[in-house]
Amino acid sequence: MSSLGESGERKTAIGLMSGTSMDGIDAAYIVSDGVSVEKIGPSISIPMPEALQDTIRTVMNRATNATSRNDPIPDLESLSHEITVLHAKAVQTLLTTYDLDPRSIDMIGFHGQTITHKPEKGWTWQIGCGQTLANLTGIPVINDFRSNDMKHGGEGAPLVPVYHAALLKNSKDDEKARAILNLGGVANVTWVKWTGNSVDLLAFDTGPANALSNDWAREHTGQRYDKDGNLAAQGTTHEDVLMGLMASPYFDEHPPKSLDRDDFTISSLRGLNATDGASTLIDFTVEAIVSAQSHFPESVAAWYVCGGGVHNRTMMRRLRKHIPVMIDPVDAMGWNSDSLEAEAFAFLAIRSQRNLPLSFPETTGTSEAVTGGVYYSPLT
Ligand SMILES: Nc1ncnc2c1ncn2[C@@H]1O[C@H](COP(=O)(O)OP(=O)(O)OP(=O)(O)O)[C@@H](O)[C@H]1O
Ligand SMILES: CC(=O)N[C@H]1[C@@H]2OC[C@@H](O2)[C@@H](O)[C@@H]1O[C@H](C)C(=O)O
Repeated sequence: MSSLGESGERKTAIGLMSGTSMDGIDAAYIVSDGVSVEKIGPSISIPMPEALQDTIRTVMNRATNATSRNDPIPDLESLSHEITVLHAKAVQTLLTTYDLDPRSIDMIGFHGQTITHKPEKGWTWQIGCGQTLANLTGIPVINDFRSNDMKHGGEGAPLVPVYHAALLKNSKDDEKARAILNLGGVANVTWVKWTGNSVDLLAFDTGPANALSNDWAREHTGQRYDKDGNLAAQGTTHEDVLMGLMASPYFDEHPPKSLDRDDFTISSLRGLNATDGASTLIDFTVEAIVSAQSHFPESVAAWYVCGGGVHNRTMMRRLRKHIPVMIDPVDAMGWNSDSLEAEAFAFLAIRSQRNLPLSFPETTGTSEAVTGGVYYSPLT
């Protein structure tokens, strides 16, 4: 790849992300032309009610076991509607909290909730209705960011790399290779190297980030996640179990590559006590990230980390122990680790409206650089 595109008219957009952790909906405001980022934030997050999380989990299992997108999935329509209404609430909360005029927002980038992701079948599924969200907010909506990618032979994920590249342009250490790591439910990394106005990228999902630890914590402590990694910090990693998890052929596969939330499970940890299981899972996340470096075209000068895993002290400590270069939360660069993915979907919406590419052979494996997203204008 070379440049991110020519500069253009700047737009204001709100990005909405409800990720694989299912813990809440993030909404972030940005001003950008889809090439460079003029203003980041404000942003908010609203929690996903427990009952809704349970329904998502049920529908996720049904969708994962479905044989095609045409299989009838009980509760899918009502869940999709409920998720859309909650996203409208997230937009409203952002607007009212920061006294923003909805008429000043050009568009919303709406990721939706992934219920299954099967790149090997050319199939990825995000639920939520773009038209309903446009009608509820009165703001144009762009959603369905991943379908066109898959139509062009891509993995459908990760899509945030182009935003990572835009953020790193004009930052300090401009011309060194750097990595941006997202520690959400699943972890994904973008390797970025700018040379003048030309950028080289490589991106892929490295393995689980918090999803398995969350499942483990839920089962063993009743908590939604292992706060600060305290449970894991008290445990001892079982190397045999860790080696078994790392034996998956996924880690040697050359990128581009992507994962579904449940491609790895906690089943091989059965029998471990709560603390040892938690410790082993954190080391699994870390080891997968360490091994991801073998795919980098060249080693990086620094890592910048975003996503909820930034708050897991044990995870960050062990990452720093195993990777010998600087590892900082993206906040050290003046960005926001909690809202960066939502910002990315605002940025992608602006690019979509300008017909600029969202996906590249080096990020998702599309046959060529392609745009994506579907536009909905409010009808009421
Ligand atoms: N204080 C904390 N200590 C430990 N873990 C935390 C803390 N705060 C957040 N997390 C973890 O971060 C997760 C949420 O991360 P994030 O919001 O980035 O995920 P996501 O956007 O749903 O995922 P994805 O990027 O895969 O779509 C929580 O489920 C939890 O596991
Ligand atoms: C299919 C899907 O929703 N994938 C997510 C998930 O969560 C993290 C990782 O797996 C990443 O590949 C992707 O999300 C980010 C936003 C992306 O597309 O860049």
